[in-house]
Amino acid sequence: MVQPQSSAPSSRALTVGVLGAGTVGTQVIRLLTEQAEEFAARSGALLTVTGVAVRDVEAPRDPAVPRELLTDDATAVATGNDLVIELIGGIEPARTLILAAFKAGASVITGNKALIAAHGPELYAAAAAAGTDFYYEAAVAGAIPVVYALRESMAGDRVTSVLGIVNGTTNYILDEMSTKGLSFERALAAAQELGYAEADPTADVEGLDAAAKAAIIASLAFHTRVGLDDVTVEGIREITSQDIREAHASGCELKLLAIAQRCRPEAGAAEGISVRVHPALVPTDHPLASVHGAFNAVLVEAESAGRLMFYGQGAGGAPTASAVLSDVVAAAAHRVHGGQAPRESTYAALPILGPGAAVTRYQIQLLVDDAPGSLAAMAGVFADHAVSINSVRQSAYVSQEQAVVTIVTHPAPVSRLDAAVEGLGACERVLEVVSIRRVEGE
Ligand SMILES: NC(=O)C1=CN([C@@H]2O[C@H](COP(=O)(O)OP(=O)(O)OC[C@H]3O[C@@H](n4cnc5c(N)ncnc54)[C@H](O)[C@@H]3O)[C@@H](O)[C@H]2O)C=CC1
Ligand SMILES: N[C@@H](CC=O)C(=O)O
Ligand code: NA
Repeated sequence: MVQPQSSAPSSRALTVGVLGAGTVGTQVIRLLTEQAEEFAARSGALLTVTGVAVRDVEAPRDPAVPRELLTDDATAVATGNDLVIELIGGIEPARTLILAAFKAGASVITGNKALIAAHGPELYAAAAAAGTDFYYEAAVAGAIPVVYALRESMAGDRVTSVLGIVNGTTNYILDEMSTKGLSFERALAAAQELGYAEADPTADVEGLDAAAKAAIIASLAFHTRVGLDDVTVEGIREITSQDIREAHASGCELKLLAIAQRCRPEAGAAEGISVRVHPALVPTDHPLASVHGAFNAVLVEAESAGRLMFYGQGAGGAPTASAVLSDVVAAAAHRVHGGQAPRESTYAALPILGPGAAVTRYQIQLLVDDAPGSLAAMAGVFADHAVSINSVRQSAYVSQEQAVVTIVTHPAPVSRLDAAVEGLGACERVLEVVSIRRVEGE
């Protein structure tokens, strides 16, 4: 007969130190306190926060953070606990504190994508040397369990591409511009107010936050070390309301995308990986086009599983705390019952290809002579560079002799697309290359 599971309270106790009590840290401390019994039941140990490292113990803060736990001695918190949760952000002193925590035998949980993209291998090595866990679910796409999915759920498959919206702040800005006609500046200020943006929002706006996440995603998906420097990055600083209106006119939304894909620069060439972050047109009927506000979505393509889609809140205190606490429970359970988090997996060591190898589609707007033969001349340029055309639209008449033509290509390597654009620039019938946008999402 099957016996019911014992519901006896755990006899184990583990101490928890929290570094940083900002947007996320505050929510983590609140939930750890409010739901202490549930966390004990789930992990097998009573989790007690013994210290919260802050910069200024006197600063006013949310009452969820008990004042008696505050200290400005971050090293003591990092080295004096079983579990250490790093929510300071940035490279230093976060890196030094995490390394000290591992050396002191702690398991470490962080949401610090900037640090992982810059020093992931060092942190993994420190965890392995200490025989403890290194967890970072909050570092990619906030509450969405995409790190778990790539690190553990997809371990039985071969991922071919990951395409996603992984920065809440920029998605919020673009969405506010698209749906409410807000200016870039007003939308950014609102994102900061709502706790979505990084301490320095330049990281969001310039695409660096998404690039750090893309590096983490690619490392996990392709079992290859990928750092921030391996990611081709373009942010949304230059996007204007006019760009958004033009996207709508093309039946698309403009989104900041993170893309990691296996590809071959040319048929027969060795396989490598391309990792990039840039704004792109996404057709309105594509699932990513309807990701609003600070929500994130990640599409994973794998050889056996096919397409998987993950969607949820990518930023904000409570959603991110949810991801942090899932790691806390896992790390605590390992300390009670044994077992460990996955170690770094880089066996594939695939080459990282340059930006020219990325496969994408271009939407090219051209100011052309509105005369017989112009279309044929342009089509010839595409053919010369082995780029196939998907659609051609005469989108505006500038005068009786001039028109704007919008051409969307089929997927091709960026090197060939760029060569075609150069060829168009030199074509007699083309008066001006007005704009080039990438189009993603079939
Ligand atoms: N806010 C969000 O939506 C998300 C944030 N994250 C990550 O979580 C981490 C924390 O983010 P937030 O809570 O939003 O940042 P935050 O800026 O609100 O909080 C960080 C806190 O750390 C404190 N701090 C800085 N240096 C310190 C030091 N040396 N000692 C002690 N405290 C120090 C700051 O005073 C601040 O209160 C970052 O790595 C961020 O990238 C990850 C996912 C989502
Ligand atoms: N600033 C980040 C926070 C979560 O990672 C974002 O906007 O996505
Ligand atoms: Na996540």
